Amino acid sequence: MTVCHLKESKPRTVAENRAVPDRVSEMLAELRDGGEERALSYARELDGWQGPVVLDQAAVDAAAARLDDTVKDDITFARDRIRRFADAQRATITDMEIEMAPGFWAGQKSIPVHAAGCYAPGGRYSHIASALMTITTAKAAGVTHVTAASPPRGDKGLADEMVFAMDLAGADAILCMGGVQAVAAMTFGFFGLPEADVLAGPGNAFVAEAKRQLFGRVGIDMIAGPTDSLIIADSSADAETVAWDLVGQMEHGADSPVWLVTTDEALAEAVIARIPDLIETLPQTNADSARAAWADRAEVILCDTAEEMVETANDIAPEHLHVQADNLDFWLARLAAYGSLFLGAETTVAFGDKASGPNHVLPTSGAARYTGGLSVHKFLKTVTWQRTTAEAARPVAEVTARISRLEGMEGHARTADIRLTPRD
Ligand SMILES: NC(=O)c1ccc[n+]([C@@H]2O[C@H](COP(=O)([O-])OP(=O)(O)OC[C@H]3O[C@@H](n4cnc5c(N)ncnc54)[C@H](O)[C@@H]3O)[C@@H](O)[C@H]2O)c1
Ligand SMILES: [Zn+2]
Repeated sequence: MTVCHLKESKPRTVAENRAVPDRVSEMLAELRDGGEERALSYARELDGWQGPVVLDQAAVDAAAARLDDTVKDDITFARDRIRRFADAQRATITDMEIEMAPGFWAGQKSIPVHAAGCYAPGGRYSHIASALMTITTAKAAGVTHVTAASPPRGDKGLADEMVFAMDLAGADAILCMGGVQAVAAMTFGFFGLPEADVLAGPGNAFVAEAKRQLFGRVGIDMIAGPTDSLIIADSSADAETVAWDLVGQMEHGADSPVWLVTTDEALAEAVIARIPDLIETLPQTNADSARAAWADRAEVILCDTAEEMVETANDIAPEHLHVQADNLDFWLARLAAYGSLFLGAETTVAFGDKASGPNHVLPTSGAARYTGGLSVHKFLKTVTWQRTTAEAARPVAEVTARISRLEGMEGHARTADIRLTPRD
């Protein structure tokens, strides 16, 4: 390929940073031993929170009563779209059974987990959309008990809109707690909660590491790193729109990568020239994130052909992939590695982030090579069953006995033998 980098990102430091894993494993050990008392003391130390941790119905009702109708309508709009998509996804998953031979039946069914823990990050931004994405999807899958958790925002606890969103999405319990202590509370079942079977939702490095270390004891949706986005643009794209779409996603944080992959050098130069000005129009902390991401984590890649753009995007496997180019069906057919695909300039990644319907909890850091994002599947177990008549069992028993003996497993062979010799 003859791709050329018009702008390159800085290499990430390879020195392995053990600080977060070490800190998290120390915290989890203390939380295992110290239980909910230790969770409460971490909440005090790290988040300055001394108020109630499990919200009661009065607190949930009071939060809703304080909100404007427009806020409630908007959250309801987003929730309804996410639910419609998740319900349609659930409907594609059907149980099956097959007669392997006359009298021998086998089947497969999907069973929702009993309890899920849904984390919504809240340190920097208050991610109400993440609460909607995880809780709504768990409920659409049929999870019996969903605990939702998010860190307190200052001394007021959870934002009213966060509480409203969690409740509307169907949370059975709402925890005002963040970080490792919240992940532990949901996993170990502190505060009278059921122990989670699955943990879902994005979070900072501490949250992601806690989920990683607890995986095995509990199922997890994925290990999420910093959010990333790639735009494919041909000469039909509008430089101002492309520039804004990149800036919008760089607001996530200084470590959020973006890529522009294009066949149009003039477009690339126009976008590169425009981005610094757009960044400066954002509020200061948002601009700081975007400026740092643009300096260190952004790449502009020039390709000769559409096929090269496909290959480049498939290699990068971005979390969000936005195509602003002609012939959208060409791209839908060929692009093969992304968390979620946005086709055409009329849509944008922020639609998916907040309100359009498909889930926004997606694989980052190239994980889209091997997985998709959060879906009802993550809350369902695909299990199998079998049953047979004595007659239909005979050929299976004969083969089972012989294979077992080849393996040296005499006990297994006997369980097959006794089904071949009727006892009375
Ligand atoms: N991929 C996605 O879909 C998606 C969506 C939204 C947000 N995100 C990501 O979620 C993350 C949000 O991070 P955040 O920090 O704002 O909120 P957060 O809720 O993930 O983390 C806040 C918690 O971190 C803990 N913490 C902070 N410093 C600590 C320390 N030194 N030791 C132990 N614990 C500590 C505190 O207990 C606090 O409650 C970002 O990385 C963002 O990119 C991802
Ligand atoms: Zn985003």
